[in-house]
Parts: sequence; structure tokens; C-alpha cells
Amino acid sequence: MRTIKIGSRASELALTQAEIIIGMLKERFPQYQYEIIKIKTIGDKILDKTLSKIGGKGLFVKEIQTALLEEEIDLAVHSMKDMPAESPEELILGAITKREDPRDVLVIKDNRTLEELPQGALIGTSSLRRKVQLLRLRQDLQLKDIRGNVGTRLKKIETEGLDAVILAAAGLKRLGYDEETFYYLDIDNFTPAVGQGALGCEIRKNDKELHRMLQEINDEETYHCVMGERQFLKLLEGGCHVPIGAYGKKVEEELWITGMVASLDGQQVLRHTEKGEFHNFLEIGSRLAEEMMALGAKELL
Ligand SMILES: NCc1[nH]cc(CCC(=O)O)c1CC(=O)O
Repeated sequence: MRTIKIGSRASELALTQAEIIIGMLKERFPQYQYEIIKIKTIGDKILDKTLSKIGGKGLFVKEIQTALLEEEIDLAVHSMKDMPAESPEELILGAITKREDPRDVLVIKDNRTLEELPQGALIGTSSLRRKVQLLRLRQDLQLKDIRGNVGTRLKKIETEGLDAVILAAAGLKRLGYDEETFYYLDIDNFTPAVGQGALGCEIRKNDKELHRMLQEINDEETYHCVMGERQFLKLLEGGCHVPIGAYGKKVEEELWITGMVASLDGQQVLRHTEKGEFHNFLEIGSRLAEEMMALGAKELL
């Protein structure tokens, strides 16, 4: 029986995510063998620069896609939020599994709330999207660029004298961190990254066997939401150095997608929601991009 080779970055979160997908596949297809192949990406090797300076999030994904194309691996498990808007022609997303909590979280020293943070408190994040939205909530806060995997960033609260760091709830939960220490940022005032909380399974288009298997773990609702968000991202890209986010959710029989685009200095934060019939996710994502351009996103990009 075939051994399915799953490519993963070597970080604890990436490996945990690969194991989650293997668990889902094993349950349904126990007759196969599953093997994780660790891949070190440029994004993992260069840790002293912010992501937007070294070429964006695609860095985490490109080498894994190359391994897929060269048949060193059969399946790549990605955080959907790390995936660039466009992928190589020969590859396909065979599944997007059920989304974890999409929110961002402040992990604050001494378990305080956002309101209890002292004037001028120092917050660690290198994400433009997180910086501008946080400053909207508390203009007095100071920000410090930090990088590294989740564990490293949390340790920086102590080692870099920070008052808090901002991380995705999904990653923290998957790694088993205690929710008691989370201060959840309200999703209506703090728009997540496109795809945040969702895992994508990428394969070669011609791998029909694996494609059929992945259909069993695809979550249709998440797929529609995330693909709608990505359509928005794709149409606004060109501005990958601009704070941007989107979040889609199912509301009765509709899909609602909220987009966020901000100026670099955070002076302007534009949010807008488009709604439509649930299956029209691409159209809703496109309409959101067009509407936001008309509302002023054009000047920000
Ligand atoms: N850029 C790193 C990254 N990619 C995905 C997640 C979290 C998990 C997810 O969103 O699915 C994280 C860590 C973080 O931002 O806190």
C-alpha cells in the first residue's frame, strides 16, 4: 500500500498541523502509510528580518511547493494564512479542513486585559495588520518587531521585556496553550488575516488518488469562506506591504465577508462587508475588492 509523504516545516506548530491532517486521513484510510518529511524554508532560515522586508509570507510555502512538484512529497499541509494568493499551475488545494478559532489573541504578562495594560506598554508583533489595528484600540501602545515560531515569541515577553504579544488563537490552541492567558481581540474590530485558522492540503493536480481521499476531510463551509477571502486578497494584491485582512462567515444561507485595508501609518482603517448567496463565494470576494477600491482602498494600496 502506498506511503503518503507529507511535507511540513520543522516548527512545532507546522508539525502539529501535519499530525492533525494525518490523524484525519488515518481515521478514514487506515490502510495507507503516512510519513512526515521536514522541510526548512527560507522564512525559517532568516529570522532577523521582518517578513514584509524579505519578500512576504510566500517564503514559507515556496520550497514546500517545489518539493511537491519534484515528487519529494505528496501532500503539503499549509496554514492557509501563509499561502500566497496564487500557486503553481500543476498544484491544487485538495482540501481545506474545518476552521479553528479565526481570532487574534493578546497574550499579556500577568494575565491583564487590554484595558489594564499600562500607558505606553510594549507589544510584540511584526505584522502590519496587527500593528495598525491594535493602535486603533490603544493609541498609546508601543510596538516592537518580533519573529520566530510561537514558543519563541511567547518567551520574548520575558526575554525582550514585552508587556504582551499578539498571536493567532488557532496556533495557540493547537499547541495546547492555556486559554486562561488569552485576551481575545474582537473580530469585528480586529480583522484576521485571510485564511487565518484554516489548514490547506495541497497536492499535485494529477494525483487523483490523494485528491479523492482529501475530499473526505474537506470542510465545505470553511472552503467557501476562505476561498472568498482569498479572491478578495488576490484582487487587491500588488499591495503586499499594506495591512490587509478579511474574514468570511456563514450567516443562515448567506456568506458575509468583511475586508480590512489600512494605511501604513494606521491613520486610516477601512472595513467593509459584502453579502451574498453562500455558493457565490468568488463573486462576493470580487465584489468586496471592487467596493473597497471604490471606498478608498485604491489610495491605500
Ligand atoms: N505566520 C505564522 C503563522 N501562520 C499561521 C499561524 C497560526 C495558525 C493559523 O492561523 O492557522 C501562525 C502563527 C501566528 O500568527 O500566531
